[in-house]
Parts: sequence; structure tokens; C-alpha cells
Amino acid sequence: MPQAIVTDIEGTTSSLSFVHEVLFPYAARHLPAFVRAHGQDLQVRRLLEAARQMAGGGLDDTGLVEVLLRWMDEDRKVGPLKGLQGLLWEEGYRQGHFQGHVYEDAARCLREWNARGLRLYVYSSGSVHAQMLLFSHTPFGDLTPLFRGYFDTGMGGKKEPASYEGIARELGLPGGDILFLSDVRAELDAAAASGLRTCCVMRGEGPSVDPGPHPVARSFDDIAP
Ligand SMILES: CSCCC(=O)C(=O)COP(=O)(O)O
Ligand SMILES: [Mg+2]
Repeated sequence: MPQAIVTDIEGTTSSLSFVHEVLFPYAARHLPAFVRAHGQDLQVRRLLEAARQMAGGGLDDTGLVEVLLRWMDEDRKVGPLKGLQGLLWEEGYRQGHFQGHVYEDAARCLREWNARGLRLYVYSSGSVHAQMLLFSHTPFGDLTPLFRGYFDTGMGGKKEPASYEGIARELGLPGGDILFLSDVRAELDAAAASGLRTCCVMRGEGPSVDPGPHPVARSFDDIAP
């Protein structure tokens, strides 16, 4: 029996289409005006500076916005972009433009597992702020009290075994006591390489994935932790 479950978001608790057809376009639409309005706010300025460095420096804000929009198109999982997206989505959630999509089975099972004493965590490329926004604005209410912690790219890339070693260290558990849920084979391979248990969540949305050696669940109801 695992003592902790670490879950991915996109394709696992939540639909790919919500992230790619609602969240990403919303962020792209609002980025230029957001940078004009908030570019001097400390938090935004730091994220913009970090993005500018990554882009090689020397860009003005207009050029930087173009680069950030291209990174969004390419689905780059880089910290400054993910940080800015979280800040952009905050307004969308607050104004009720969208709710955080969570599959019904995921919300129900996460509640059951938490009630049974399993420790629940999130690991997503979206910033911790973005993760908490999504889970606090769902049709099933605020799910954030179910989670003991959140990890983002600050822990490292999701396809890097070292990231899962870091998570296990933070949780104070051996890898074998942690179950990692994801829809992406390379993330599962990296987690397994660090000794975590794994489950490939295949919801039938998007291209089919070869799960390799990882057990498969079609929904959270198929997972029996
Ligand atoms: C935190 S919700 C938005 C998810 C996101 O920005 C993203 O890039 C999806 O990453 P994941 O690691 O959940 O596949
Ligand atoms: Mg995913």
C-alpha cells in the first residue's frame, strides 16, 4: 500500500482540452495587456526578467511578449512562462470566465483517499499558484484541502528522475511508498527510475500512449491504492 499519491494534472486529474483550449488561449489573449498593466509589479518584473535572460537578453517588452507567445504555442514548460500564466489565470478564475476542470472520478477518489489517510500531492509543470487556483475553483468545490503539498518545475523537470528523488526526500518516504499518476510515459519512466510506483492514466483523450511496463487506469476508479 502506498502512503502517498503524487498526481499530475493535465491528462490525469483534468482534461487536456481544458488546458489547451481554455487556459492556454486565455493566457495568450491577455498577456500583452497584462504586461503593459503589471510589467512594473515586482513579481511580474522578476518573471519577465527571468524570461528575458532565458531568451538570450536584449529584448524590449514587445519582443519579449512575442517570445512568450511562441513558447506558449510550443508548450514550453519553463518556470517564468508558467509563473506568468498562473498570474494571468488568476483573473480568469476570479471573474468566473472558467472553472478548473477536474474529472468527477478524480475529485471523488481524491476525497476518498484523503479520508483514508493517504497523503496527496500534486506535481505539475503549471506553477504551484496555478495548481492551487485550478483545484480551488472546481465544479466540485475547493479541493485544495485534500492536498498536503504541491510541486512544480522548481523541483525540476517531470521527465528527470532527480525530480522524483527530490519529491521523495521532501515527503520523507522511500520511493516504494509513493504512487505517481500521469498520462505521460516519459514522466512515469523517470518516476519509476527513482523507485516510485507508477500508474499510467489513459483517459482516451488525445493520442494513445504506449504505457510500457506501467499499470494502466482508464479513470481513478481503476486505481486501488
Ligand atoms: C496547473 S494547471 C495548468 C497546467 C499547465 O500549465 C501545464 O503545463 C500542464 O502541465 P502538466 O505537468 O500538468 O502536464
Ligand atoms: Mg499530464
